Amino acid sequence: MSSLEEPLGLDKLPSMSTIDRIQRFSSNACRPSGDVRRLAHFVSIEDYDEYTREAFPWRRHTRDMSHGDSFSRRTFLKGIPRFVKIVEVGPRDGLQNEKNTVPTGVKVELIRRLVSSGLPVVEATSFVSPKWVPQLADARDVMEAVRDLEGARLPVLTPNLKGFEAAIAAGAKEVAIFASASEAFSKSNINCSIEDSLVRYRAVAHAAKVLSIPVRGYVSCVVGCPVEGAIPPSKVAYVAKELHDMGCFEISLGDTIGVGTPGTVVPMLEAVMAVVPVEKLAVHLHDTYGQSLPNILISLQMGISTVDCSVAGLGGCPYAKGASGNVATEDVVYMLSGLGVETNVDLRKLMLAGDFINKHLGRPSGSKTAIALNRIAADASKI
Ligand SMILES: CC(C)(COP(=O)([O-])OP(=O)([O-])OC[C@H]1O[C@@H](n2cnc3c(N)ncnc32)[C@H](O)[C@@H]1OP(=O)([O-])[O-])[C@@H](O)C(=O)NCCC(=O)NCCSC(=O)C[C@@](C)(O)CC(=O)[O-]
Repeated sequence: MSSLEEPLGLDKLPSMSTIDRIQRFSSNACRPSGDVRRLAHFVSIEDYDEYTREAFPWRRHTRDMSHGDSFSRRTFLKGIPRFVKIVEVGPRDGLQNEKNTVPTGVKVELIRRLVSSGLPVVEATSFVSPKWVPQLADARDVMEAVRDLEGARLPVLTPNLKGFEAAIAAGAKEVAIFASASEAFSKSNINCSIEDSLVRYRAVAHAAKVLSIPVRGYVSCVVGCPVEGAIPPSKVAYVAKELHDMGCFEISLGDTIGVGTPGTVVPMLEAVMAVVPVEKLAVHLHDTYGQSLPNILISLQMGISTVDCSVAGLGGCPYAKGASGNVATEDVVYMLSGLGVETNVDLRKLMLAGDFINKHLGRPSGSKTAIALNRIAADASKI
């Protein structure tokens, strides 16, 4: 077991009586007191907000925070942006790891639904080797079907010039390149060293510049690697700066295996922010250890305003065994709404997109928010 996986000792866990007290308190405090039937019919976050202001009194406090309440904004919410751009990666990161290949029509319908929920960016697919990622072998068909969708940008992953050229031919208007801060992960994910990948990506960035195609850059394993263990922040900063210098308009920092806590994410962000402007950074956090929401909150407090998420928490990386999906988009939208942060995303439509893909995959949502709100709506319909 690596030090990253070391659990807390039993002596560090709260005693049972403390847990019991917390549970007794929260089960009373969080029980809706109003007419839950109305919740089944909310149509937007605004309607939902209005309803919950009455039904959940404790929410009034979080609303106050968003309106500049003196204590909260000045202290622990200081630095949190008023608007967060959500980059939805479900159709790509989410579906690349599925056991069974999802039909092209289902992928296209999922992208349509996500776009219509108001998400500004929906990563559509990857133009990678079908031998490496057979689940996305239909990249051309997917892109051709969604290329003219309006209302959102639809970037695709391109690991080399071959992928870039195929993406452009299929109608992609934005691409993403993906390097790693871990040598071992670089080798297992794209079959080359970090330095060789940067040479490849410079060629892609140059070709994209000629065509005025925006390029996003990813850095994987920013906190830990399944093979190498802990990754030093300086290595992450080096790769992020290289991607920035080659022209990436945004650098997304990926905790590929979801081992980060605020204790490791903060020093990593500090190192990267010393070499790349914070407004060009995004976080991409897998939720393997349930740490993604606190990690997102701390990232926002440090000035980051772009967050990658995956509807229903879909996904994982085929080359990072055991890693679970990205943080669920519904959970992030719910948290941001509670903080009074705008996203322009309609939570109800987003949940319907999640229901659509979960039904197809035959499993429950990976979003706690979607499960809770669907349960409340189902209970309400029985009244
Ligand atoms: C990079 C390669 C291609 C190197 O793979 P390779 O085997 O070293 O490449 P090659 O140049 O030797 O080519 C081998 C075969 O692949 C073909 N090929 C070569 N390139 C392409 C292409 N673009 N599209 C389609 N086909 C391609 C090429 O034509 C050839 O075909 P053959 O002659 O054997 O029939 C391979 O390793 C690959 O495709 N890897 C992709 C892995 C991947 O997609 N991983 C998941 C995404 S990364 C991720 O999820 C992390 C992220 C971004 O979310 C952030 C985070 O969470 O940290």
